[in-house]
Amino acid sequence: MTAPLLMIAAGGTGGHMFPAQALAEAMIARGWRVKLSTDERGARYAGGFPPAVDVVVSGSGTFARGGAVAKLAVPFKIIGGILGATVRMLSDRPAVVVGFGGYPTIPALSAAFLTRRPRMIHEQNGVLGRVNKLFAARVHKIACGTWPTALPEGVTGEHTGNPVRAAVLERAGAGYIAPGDYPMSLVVIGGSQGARILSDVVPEAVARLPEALRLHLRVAQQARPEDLDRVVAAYEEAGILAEIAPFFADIPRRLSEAQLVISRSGASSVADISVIGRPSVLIPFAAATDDHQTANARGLVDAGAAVLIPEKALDAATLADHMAAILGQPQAAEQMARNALGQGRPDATQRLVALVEGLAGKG
Ligand SMILES: CC(=O)N[C@H]1[C@@H](OP(=O)(O)OP(=O)(O)OC[C@H]2O[C@@H](n3ccc(=O)[nH]c3=O)[C@H](O)[C@@H]2O)O[C@H](CO)[C@@H](O)[C@@H]1O
Repeated sequence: MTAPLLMIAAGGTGGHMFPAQALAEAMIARGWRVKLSTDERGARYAGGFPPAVDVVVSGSGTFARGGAVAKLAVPFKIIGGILGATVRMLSDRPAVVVGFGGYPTIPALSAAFLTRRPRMIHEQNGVLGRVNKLFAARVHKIACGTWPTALPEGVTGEHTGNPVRAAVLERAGAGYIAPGDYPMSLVVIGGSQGARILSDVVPEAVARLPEALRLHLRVAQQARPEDLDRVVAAYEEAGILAEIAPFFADIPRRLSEAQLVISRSGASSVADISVIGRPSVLIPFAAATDDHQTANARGLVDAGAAVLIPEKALDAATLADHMAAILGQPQAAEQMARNALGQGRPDATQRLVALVEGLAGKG
């Protein structure tokens, strides 16, 4: 008997591809066959998937770009993509189809709908992306990476969480982990690209902290390459021990030792902070589509694990007040960390596996 087939469809960004990869690895390990349907951009991430995964690349995924002629061709490309996916699905019927968001998931999810295959979507952010919104009422399950997620009326979702890296899981204790032995350590991260606003505001906010806190503080701050020098200079001038880098490869360790984290609320940052369990000040990226970073922060804020400062309200004095309140009250900070753990889903991948296996055989 041939092994059951899981068809994974995902658009070409890390946000969509990394959770897709985590599920692919787990299902291959469970003896399933896995096909990945993506576009040319997504194919660049395919090398990270297990070699056993069969990669189907259709289209460039750049529907929205190009001139008038290219735009006229879009409906035909989509229809062609759906027909191709339907033919493939009829010749090798997937037991389950899972979409992780992005335009390249349209053909596979449409074909799954037409051929009545069991199907689900995973949404990483607290607001459904465009394509996931289109399919929300036409799938059997909606797995949510962050919680709560805004869903259309009459549609329910399950909080599976976003799969986190193995290095994050290694740092996550069985429960609350005490911060490292340095008196106070602050970690500042701005997502995968860094965030200029944090370079503008955080050093000044740190310099404004009461001396009793400032003298014991050690900072690790991610800054964009073009901002590195001025951030280093600002901390030096304020006499604060600080490590500044465009990207810290060992952020899981640093998070696990931090008394406080200041961060954007990208889906993976929120997942990492929750799974490791740390108090945080979150500053959502205001220009994110449908303000999804504010939605991503909501769960931690409502749980009493994080303070949210909207970008337009962010200044050094406001940030310094929040930092002083958390750093100056270790017991309250510990409670925030424990509240964050309540939002964490270290078993996100297993939860996705359980949903897939629950759907299998229902087609
Ligand atoms: C600016 C923007 O549009 N960002 C989007 C992008 O997130 P983006 O990829 O920018 O940010 P995420 O928070 O999702 O991921 C960042 C990851 O990098 C890690 N990290 C960060 C700094 C560092 O020095 N070292 C390090 O390892 C973090 O711990 C985290 O795991 O896709 C996400 C998923 O759709 C969205 O939620 C975000 O809104």
